[in-house]
Amino acid sequence: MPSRNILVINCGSSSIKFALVKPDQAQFAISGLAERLGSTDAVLHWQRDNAKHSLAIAGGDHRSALAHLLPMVQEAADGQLHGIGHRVVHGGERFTSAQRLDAEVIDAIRAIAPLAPLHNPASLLGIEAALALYPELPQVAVFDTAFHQTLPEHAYRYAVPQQLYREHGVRRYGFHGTSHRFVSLRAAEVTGLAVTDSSWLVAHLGNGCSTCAVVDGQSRDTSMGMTPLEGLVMGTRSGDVDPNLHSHLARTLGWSLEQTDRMLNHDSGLLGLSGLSNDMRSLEQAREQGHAGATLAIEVFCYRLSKSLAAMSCALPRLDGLIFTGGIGENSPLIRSKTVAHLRLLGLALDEDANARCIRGVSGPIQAADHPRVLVIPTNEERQIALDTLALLDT
Ligand SMILES: Nc1ncnc2c1ncn2[C@@H]1O[C@H](COP(=O)(O)OP(=O)(O)O)[C@@H](O)[C@H]1O
Ligand SMILES: CC(=O)OP(=O)(O)O
Ligand SMILES: [Mg+2]
Repeated sequence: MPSRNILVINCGSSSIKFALVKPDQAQFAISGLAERLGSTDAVLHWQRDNAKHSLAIAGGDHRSALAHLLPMVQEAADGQLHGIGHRVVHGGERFTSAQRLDAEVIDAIRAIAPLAPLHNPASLLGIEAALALYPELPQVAVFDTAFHQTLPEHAYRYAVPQQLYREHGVRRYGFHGTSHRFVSLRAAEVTGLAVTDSSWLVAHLGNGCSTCAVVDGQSRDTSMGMTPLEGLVMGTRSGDVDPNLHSHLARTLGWSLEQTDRMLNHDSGLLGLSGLSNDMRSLEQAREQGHAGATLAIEVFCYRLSKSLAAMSCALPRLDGLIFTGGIGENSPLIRSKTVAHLRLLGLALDEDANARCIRGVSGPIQAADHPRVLVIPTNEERQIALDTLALLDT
């Protein structure tokens, strides 16, 4: 069968990441990012055949960015675009797998938006723009939450009154499911273990960060909760804080809910702790030069990550391996080394030469001899979204 082409779209509130995936080819035919949408310096960046391009699209919104990029994608697809896969962060309890988009599914995504106010409205903008421009193309929503719908109730319930769960959906959902699924499948493949008899800890460390316990191909626990704010220290998100922080800041500083939300989601995490940057590369450089904030941010990040992994181990029958993925997990020997150093009680130890070699797409095992596996596996959410989209179009 000739290669089929799927456009994958990942919308943020002011950005669109996109990739044209030909499932039989490792490299994307074209990929890119439209950013600062809605502002006068909106810009579209894309990469094709290893050449990088940029185009200013002053005042461009999601729809006009898509109108610019879709003809380029069509051209790269030789006029043969077969479908569009959209990343939708929150699918609530309703969606346990990818869904073909129609008016009813779009309404359901809209109804879930109060649980993901920073994410779902952005996905809807992208979906509506793509449907308006390409009404004849089949379009699919792939949910970050879907993979975690196998969590047992003792892992997904909060200890709050039952009614808040039953009537208002207050529970843990988990996110980054597409990535946790992709790398745990790859881990089984590269180690020769059967997916249905395997047991992994996964650390997805990008701008958003989360851990996951994957047993027999299913998510059994994960660090993110009702929203993608719970759990680990992230680029600009605090992760876990005392739940009384909102009321404390309201009482003592007169802060509104919006101010505290903004602080926890956008001004915290690595950025807040370091006072310098949300970008791990910059923090590692600053740490080398003795920057105290960067040094502290890295220590807190690794300690909190290791605590979360130790907690996730409660959901495993045994440990077949720890997987590092995402921009930080795939590229930072320092973070992997510091995190594993806190996990001696799980028996983990690294071969530091192998650890140092796994950067920029180089994957492999990095554990010391006779210790449990530690694997660096590049994630590929776009490919997994394209595969899920194709699988649905074929049913
Ligand atoms: N060589 C590197 N060393 C340390 N951190 C890195 C390196 N390369 C990328 N990163 C970090 O990865 C993070 C971005 O991860 P990525 O998975 O690309 O993000 P997103 O979640 O937006 O897809 C940033 O903190 C960036 O600094
Ligand atoms: C859900 C989430 O945190 O996504 P991202 O890592 O893309 O911010
Ligand atoms: Mg990424």
